[in-house]
Amino acid sequence: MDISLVKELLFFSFLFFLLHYLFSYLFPTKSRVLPPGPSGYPIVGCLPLLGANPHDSLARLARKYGPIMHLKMGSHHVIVASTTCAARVFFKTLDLYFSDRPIDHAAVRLAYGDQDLVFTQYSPRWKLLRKICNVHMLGPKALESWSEVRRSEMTHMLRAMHSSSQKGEPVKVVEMLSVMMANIIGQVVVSRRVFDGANAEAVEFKAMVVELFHEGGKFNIGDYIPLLARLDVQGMEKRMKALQNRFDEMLTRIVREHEMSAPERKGSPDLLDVARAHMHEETRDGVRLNHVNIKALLLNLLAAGTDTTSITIEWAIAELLQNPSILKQAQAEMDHVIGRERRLEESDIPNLPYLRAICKETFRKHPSTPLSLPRLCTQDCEADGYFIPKNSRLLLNVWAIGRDPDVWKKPLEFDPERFMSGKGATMEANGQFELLVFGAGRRMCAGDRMGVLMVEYALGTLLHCFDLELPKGVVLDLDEAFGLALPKAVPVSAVLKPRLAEQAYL
Ligand code: HEM
Repeated sequence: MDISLVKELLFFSFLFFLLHYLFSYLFPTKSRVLPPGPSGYPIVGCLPLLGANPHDSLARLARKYGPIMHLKMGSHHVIVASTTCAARVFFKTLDLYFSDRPIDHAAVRLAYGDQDLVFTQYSPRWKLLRKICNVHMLGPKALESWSEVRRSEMTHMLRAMHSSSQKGEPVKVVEMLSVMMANIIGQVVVSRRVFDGANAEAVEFKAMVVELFHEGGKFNIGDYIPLLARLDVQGMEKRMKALQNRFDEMLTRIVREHEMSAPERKGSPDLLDVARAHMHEETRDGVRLNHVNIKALLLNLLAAGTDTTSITIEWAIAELLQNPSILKQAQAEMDHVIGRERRLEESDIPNLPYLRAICKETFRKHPSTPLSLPRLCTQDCEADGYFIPKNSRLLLNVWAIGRDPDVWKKPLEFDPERFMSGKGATMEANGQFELLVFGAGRRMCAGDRMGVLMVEYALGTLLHCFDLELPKGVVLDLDEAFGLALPKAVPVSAVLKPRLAEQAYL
């Protein structure tokens, strides 16, 4: 080919690309326009706008900038979805592009990097881990198969509560609920109660999970401004490292003991036995699990299942202590359906619509993970006409969605009646875009059924079994303490008074 022709071709190609670039820079089409959002400050971007309660600050900003909002935080693009419609765009239409999670320092320290189920990329390993959990613990059939474990752990907790009530001692409700949840999960996953009563180890575990959620939910400047990561200006890296070591020690011990007792379970493997079998055989997709995956899975289940559920029940109790007429109505419903000679069984729950409405109202007003878990965008895409760059982080403001005045009348009021008739009566806490407390799409909570069931079962049992009162001189507040989970800033301590026949507590 003629050399001058080649030169001309190269020149015109270069000119074409240059003009195209300049044109799209100067006159962006709507599809290259980022969603609206605050401009923020140099280098740190919008990080200082988050304040102590990022879910609340982001909800306020969304009122100004809209349901799909863009914030530059350090070097990252962050997209926040704050309404039901915005959530549908990301978790229905675009879910596949948002099925990964960012691997921040918290994931590295507190979830063994991406070696676990919660933070691993959407991959064959994720599919395998999720399948194991579904088939052996969290799917509808599996859940049904270990109802007796839940019943016996409920008995353990009730006995301890009954004994405190006889002495007139106030009970730290959330602590006891967390121990019960950890023991239920322990029995299904490693065939043993992991804590024997509210002993020192159980109290330490509870404190560790609280810290995990607290640190895990904070915005770590080092994640957003990599140059500052080494300086660890918030001291988070140091605290997370220490916590990681404490968890690792505990998990290593549990896994070692589990391995040693394997011969006792021949013929009836538990969830960890099934997972460990995948250390020796590869799946068709070429996945083989290792020791770290096993510990990480155990940590995921113990951490994700305990605090989320107990925090929700604690919020329900706090709201009911503030609204005694609602508490009385729930107790009247249970007295009518169950009577006072026996306690609530899981099979009673479908006949207790008011109790279920209280649980849904609590999920709405007090979602235990206010910003859900972050997702990562795996390719450039368009959402509602806006450009979303690859590697953007997506936050779902579940807290704002539950308090959206366009969807909920008087959203700040705790009113279970909204779930007793009309559309509300058919709504479920999982799988509903108006609530979204368990997230949505492929990475939706793996334990949603168990979460709903345990909140209904444990809250119903507590309210039916006891009258609850605040200890003398204690004033209830409804302040929140932000983290990955949103507990009450001050845990509820309540004095319990038995209201059922003696045999109901045995
Ligand atoms: C009230 C109870 C619970 C709430 C509110 C809750 C909430 C959530 C949320 C918001 C997510 C992120 C979903 C998303 O990205 O779309 C999640 C993920 C997850 N949850 Fe739950 N959860 C609860 C109970 C449980 C329980 C009981 C378990 C298991 C024992 C569990 C295991 C998990 C796991 C494994 C994931 C990660 C799923 C994945 O990435 O594929 N959760 N949960």
